[in-house]
Amino acid sequence: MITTTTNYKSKIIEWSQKENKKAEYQVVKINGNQRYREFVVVLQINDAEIAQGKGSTRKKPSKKHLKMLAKSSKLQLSQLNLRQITNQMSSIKIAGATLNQTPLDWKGNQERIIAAINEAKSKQVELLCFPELAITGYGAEDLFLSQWFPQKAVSQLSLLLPHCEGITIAIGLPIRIGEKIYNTVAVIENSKIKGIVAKQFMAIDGVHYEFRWFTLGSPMRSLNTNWMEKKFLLEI
Ligand SMILES: NC(=O)CC[C@H](N)C(=O)O
Repeated sequence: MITTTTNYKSKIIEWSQKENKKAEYQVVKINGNQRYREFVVVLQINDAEIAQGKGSTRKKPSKKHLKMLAKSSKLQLSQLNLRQITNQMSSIKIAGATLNQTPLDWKGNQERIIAAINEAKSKQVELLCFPELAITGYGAEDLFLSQWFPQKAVSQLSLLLPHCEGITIAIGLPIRIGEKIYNTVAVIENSKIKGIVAKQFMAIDGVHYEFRWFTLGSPMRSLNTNWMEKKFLLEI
């Protein structure tokens, strides 16, 4: 699955800077009540209101704005101008990889991950997302509770670093810190670990019983990875 996303608001800002025009968004009205709020936002170019939009956040109406901006005769936007804006839109190519991982098949698991990274690179993917616990396989059961198994997962993660030049990946692995084990996603960007975040909402329905092994992560918290760098130095 490959998909492309666009931030229209920043595109309008970029366009206006290039054209040397002042672009401003202003919230002119807030409708609704405490549970649902609707923001009415106007886009002004050189102090003239050229488009208005409504949305549930202050940012939402911007896609509409761009369309209205394109249509606006006040700006005399030619097709060419619109095309220029479109061409300049920052986009990111994202892919998801699902792999047939098997607990304890360290070599096979690693090979499948590396093959997916290489395939993504060949397709100019910028962000490749793997499933949770992709490094070990999801169904490792009480091996997650051991000392050695999450440690091995970390060393497998470190072996992926050289394969991540020129790409960003998000990949799941268990991490033990003291007595606690976390079900985490590590983000590697251009061969560097940028952060590791632990799952906050455990699966405990049906066949899932993640509370047996994992401690909940805190919202908006990245695990401190200093300990990890030291570990890598020892292991590599
Ligand atoms: N509910 C979840 O968090 C999903 C658990 C597990 N990854 C599954 O797909 O079965």
